[in-house]
Amino acid sequence: MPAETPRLSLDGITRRFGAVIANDSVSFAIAPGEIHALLGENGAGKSTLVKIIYGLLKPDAGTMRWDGKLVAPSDPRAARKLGIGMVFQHFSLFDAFTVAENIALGLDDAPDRRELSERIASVSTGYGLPLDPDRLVGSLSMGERQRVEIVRCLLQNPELLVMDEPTSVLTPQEAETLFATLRRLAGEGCSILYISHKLEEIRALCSRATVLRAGQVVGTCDPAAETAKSLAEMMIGSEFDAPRRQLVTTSEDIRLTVKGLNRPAGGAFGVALADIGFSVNAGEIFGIAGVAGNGQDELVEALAGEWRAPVADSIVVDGHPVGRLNAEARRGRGLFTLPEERNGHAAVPSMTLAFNTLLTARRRAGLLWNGIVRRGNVRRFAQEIVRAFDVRTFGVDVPATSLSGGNLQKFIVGREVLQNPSVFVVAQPTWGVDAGAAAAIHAALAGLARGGAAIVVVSQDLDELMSLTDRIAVISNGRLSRSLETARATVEEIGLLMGGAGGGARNAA
Ligand SMILES: Nc1ncnc2c1ncn2[C@@H]1O[C@H](COP(=O)(O)OP(=O)(O)OP(=O)(O)O)[C@@H](O)[C@H]1O
Repeated sequence: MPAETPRLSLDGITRRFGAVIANDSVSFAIAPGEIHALLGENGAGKSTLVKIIYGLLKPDAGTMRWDGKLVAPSDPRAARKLGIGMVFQHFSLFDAFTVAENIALGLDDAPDRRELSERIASVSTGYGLPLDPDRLVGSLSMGERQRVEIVRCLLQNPELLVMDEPTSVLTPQEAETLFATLRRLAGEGCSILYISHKLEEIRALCSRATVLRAGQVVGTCDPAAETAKSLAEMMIGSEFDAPRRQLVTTSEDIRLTVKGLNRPAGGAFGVALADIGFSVNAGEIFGIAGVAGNGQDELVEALAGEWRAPVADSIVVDGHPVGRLNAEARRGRGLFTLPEERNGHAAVPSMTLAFNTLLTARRRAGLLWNGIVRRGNVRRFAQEIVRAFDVRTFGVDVPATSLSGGNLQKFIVGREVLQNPSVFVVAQPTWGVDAGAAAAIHAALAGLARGGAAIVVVSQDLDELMSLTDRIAVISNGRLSRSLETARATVEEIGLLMGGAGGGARNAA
């Protein structure tokens, strides 16, 4: 029987960035109706490859065939015309526009408003992704925003849908709904190229996987026939043991207390914080779960000192009220925070890695002398982070933007951890980070806790919180639930609180 013509096949795709070969003669094919995973460590070349497929980057060599015919999409519009849809990790939606207006902006030939609204309603309900075309995007949850992006793609009848880490913004229940939609699409013949670092998810969803390592294809497999461990080993090319956190006896010394923290909503789509309270002991890792957009950013800003609380003792570190202090003074007290957004907030993309250390470490790591930057110290500190956190980079004088997302994440987490904070609040510490690097970051956080620090991890990744924390609370609509002992909590229980089932959530102990 002749083999079916692949929907998409790549042959010898090569793409360089200076001395880096991001894709090195990559060949693989996706059949119609196949859900195909693209796996690889941070920096393995996944994003580069999908950008080539979607016409955002041009390959230096190699060819691409669509239904057997040679194609070379010159831009995303040309890719969409072929039938390629892409849902990015970071959405490109306007808060102040409605769902229908946002979708119209992204369509190459949008029908009139009424017809569009009807088509949105019918496609979204037909695929189990209900959306109200007239709702303002700013009022939608992250899961609903992702639906907007998916529906936008579906309206163009894609034959290949590329999804880059789609579940990182979803509750476990929302992820299940998404999988049902993707399976259904595949059943109708749409091919799906799926990028994720969540290996269990890939085992459940994908029928084939192509594994990239350092830009090259190192294997293809049936993920269901592998284990998460064997998939991770294919990616890194050596044995992988996910470390389990050693439970430490946390002491009774309270290092961080947050009490009665209220904050009005900033802007039409901001979330007000309502009477947030929790405390974290020395040696303890406290997790704050929740779907993005439920007040996490507002809480992290309030803890960081980017927004100052009206009442000084609503935030207390080692017995000192810090609520009125600015960010620098709080660092002086040992309270360190790392926001979720690395580009432009936790790091300046155009600055070198070395100079990115100055953002937060100028005092504690001795990088200034009488206001003058000590360049030697700056480079040495950056090199120490690169070594300790296995950051894959060509030195510390390259711009931060040249690192893959996961490697930049390792760098900024390392920058904070090496300053030895007493209280460390970190948002999404392993966002976009591969299994090996995630294990290294978790080990570093556990190490800090063992040394007596109090750690707060704000994350949407429940697996991460379940394996890393001692206690978990859920933030929903600006309120924090009571805290649960992680060892006794179930994913379902927390997932339901994340979806807002907590209703009038109570404050954590
Ligand atoms: N614009 C760029 N300039 C220089 N180097 C780049 C650029 N984009 C990517 N690279 C390099 O190409 C390699 C592949 O990066 P890519 O982003 O494709 O990896 P990835 O597998 O998607 O990683 P991650 O899982 O961390 O997102 C990395 O070494 C990265 O540093």
